[in-house]
Amino acid sequence: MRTLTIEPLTKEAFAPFGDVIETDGSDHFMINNGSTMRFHKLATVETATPEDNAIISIFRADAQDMPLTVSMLERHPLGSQAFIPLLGNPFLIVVAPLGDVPVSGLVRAFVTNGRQGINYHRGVWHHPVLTIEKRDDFLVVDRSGTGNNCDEHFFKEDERLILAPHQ
Ligand SMILES: NC(=O)N[C@@H](O)C(=O)O
Ligand code: NI
Repeated sequence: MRTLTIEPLTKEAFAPFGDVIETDGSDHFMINNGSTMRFHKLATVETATPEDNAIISIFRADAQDMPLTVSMLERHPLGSQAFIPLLGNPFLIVVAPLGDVPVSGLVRAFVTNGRQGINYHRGVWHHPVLTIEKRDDFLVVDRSGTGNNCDEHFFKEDERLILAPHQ
């Protein structure tokens, strides 16, 4: 099984999978009579139909045992999904490009710097949220509506991957 190289998250590296939600290196303009910087439209919320809603939730996630065997990825065919850390902790991301199924050889892993969130574009394969802390909180912005919005793909045994952040 291939051990994933964990890359530092950057806008450029993550561009095939979605947006990085961060102030570092992001354009902004002043509002509120010069008292506030607006880092405007860092990402957009994708939905599928006019009846859909973009909703805001909080995920309180517990850490997976590491090293983790990545045996599955999921995607949301009807909308985007954003994770913004509420406690300032780095977290892990595992993604694969758009396609009918995720290609094991194209799976990539990233680690955030604690000041970054991400917005998976509609249909991008990703692992469910992966904390580094024992427990962590995320603000999540994603799509609510009718129909199935979560496809799961389970890798064959020889396609599985290892995520080993502490090695
Ligand atoms: N199931 C759910 O809402 N969470 C996943 O989509 C995830 O990416 O963590
Ligand atoms: Ni998801």
